[in-house]
Amino acid sequence: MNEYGCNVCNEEYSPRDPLKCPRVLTGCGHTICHSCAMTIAGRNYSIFCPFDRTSTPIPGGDVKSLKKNFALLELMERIGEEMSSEEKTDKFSKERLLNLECDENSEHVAVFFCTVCESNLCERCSESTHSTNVLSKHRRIPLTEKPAPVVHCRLHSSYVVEFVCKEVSCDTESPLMCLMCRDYGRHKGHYHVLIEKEVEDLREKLREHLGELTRQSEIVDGAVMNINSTIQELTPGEECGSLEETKQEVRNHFQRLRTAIERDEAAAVETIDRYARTRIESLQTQKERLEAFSRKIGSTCITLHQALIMEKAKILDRKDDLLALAESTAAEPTAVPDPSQLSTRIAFSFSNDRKLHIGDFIESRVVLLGLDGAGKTSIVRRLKKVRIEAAMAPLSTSGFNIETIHHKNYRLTFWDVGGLPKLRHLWKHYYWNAQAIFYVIDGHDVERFSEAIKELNKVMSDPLILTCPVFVAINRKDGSALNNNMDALLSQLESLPFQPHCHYCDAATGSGIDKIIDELTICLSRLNGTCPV
Ligand SMILES: Nc1nc2c(ncn2[C@@H]2O[C@H](COP(=O)(O)OP(=O)(O)OP(=O)(O)O)[C@@H](O)[C@H]2O)c(=O)[nH]1
Ligand SMILES: [Mg+2]
Repeated sequence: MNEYGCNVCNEEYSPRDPLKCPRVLTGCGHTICHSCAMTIAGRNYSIFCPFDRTSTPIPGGDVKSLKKNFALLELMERIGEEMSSEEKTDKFSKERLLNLECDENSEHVAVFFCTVCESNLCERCSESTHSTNVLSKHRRIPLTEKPAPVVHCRLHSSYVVEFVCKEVSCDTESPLMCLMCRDYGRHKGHYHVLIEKEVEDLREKLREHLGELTRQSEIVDGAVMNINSTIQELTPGEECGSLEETKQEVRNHFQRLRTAIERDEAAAVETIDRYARTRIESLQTQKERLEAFSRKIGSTCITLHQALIMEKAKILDRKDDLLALAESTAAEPTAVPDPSQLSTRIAFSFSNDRKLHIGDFIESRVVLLGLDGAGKTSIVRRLKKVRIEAAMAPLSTSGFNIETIHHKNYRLTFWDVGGLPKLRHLWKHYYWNAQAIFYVIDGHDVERFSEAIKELNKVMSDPLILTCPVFVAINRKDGSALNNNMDALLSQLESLPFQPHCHYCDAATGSGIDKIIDELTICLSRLNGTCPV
């Protein structure tokens, strides 16, 4: 990294490039470059220091509002000026970059190499040590031109290492070899290359690795920065960021639920009030009718009492009137309510849409679907205890039938919808407020099993009935085809994304139908939080 560079991206600060301008994090005093500050801060109004996690506010959310590090900028300007003037005058700038000590004075930086004394020297020491007539003839070359040090062979010390043996067997021992090793020694006849070529190849490989590692380092640093900004967004207490946004969405969801529940509660209480008002009005009317009747009985009784003490001739004279009055009063319908009608208990239950139902029966809407001829209408007629011939009439439903049955404490309204192909696109219009789906499959119709399952899958995928229990009735249990092909049908049912409740029934004999209705009401009760009686 450069001495004056950003410690996050390792790039040099620049007084001229606005993205590389050093910005001070006032919360902790650390400095990072403008572009890193932008990446870390994102869209937030504060920034976490990447070194010590101290928070610094960003006024207006604009990184430009962070103070520039003017001290650093001035220092860089000055160093820049000094370096450029030095570069202009210093002809040994490259040698100084090597930063080798002068052999005469370790505090000086060497720029020359004396090829005779084999010493590194600075300009001044080169002059002072080679000032005599003899020494001044020594050849001194710039340090950058100094010949590379010669390596001698370990076995033949007077010979220089010139080659590298490339035989695999010599790889573990020293592969370096001199002329003697090559022509007479242990590497005789071995494949070899010049040491310079081997070194250059190695340097090339290292350069490639370096390039790759630098690229990786940029990727890793970028990832670290992204993790930092993610951590920051997920850190509680930040005003903006995904954590707060998600929490707000969750709060909004529950607020909506609370509002809906409060609205339903108010509607339920209002329903009770309305029910009580209607009942009071009806009782009031009943009471007034009974009071009027009581008054009438009273006046009739007075008339009859008076008649009892009348003279014989007079009472007989009024015989017809008196008997007619007595009989008409007695014949008037009394309609006295029995005690159960005067019970103050208000029976109620809730359906799964949180709707209050008053009365002893829980209303539930069941939508009956299935391919044409599956047996839907026959099943409903069976439930309605219609005569067998009428129940099994071969008449396809062209629209829909509605039938209501009472089962335990449920009043089930069956919407029996026609299953002909041209009617199936209308099924979805019956889903609203459905408490259950009753899907009939003709167990005899093996060729249309796949079609039946495809339509069932479509029904179950509709968001309107996602929470609805789905009951599948495999009809014509007595059919011989049913027994032979059951495995095929069951495996297709199992492949559905959600598992329906599967049952067998037979509309012709009526077997299994009541059991399905029983299961259905138990399931509805579980969902409604009520008990089937
Ligand atoms: N043997 C036998 N026949 C049945 C059974 N269920 C229905 N059927 C007969 O199959 C035919 C079609 O029955 P439906 O109840 O009308 O069929 P659906 O599902 O209402 O048909 P669509 O109204 O067209 O959708 C009728 O002739 C019924 O008598 C059964 O369990 N056994
Ligand atoms: Mg029908």
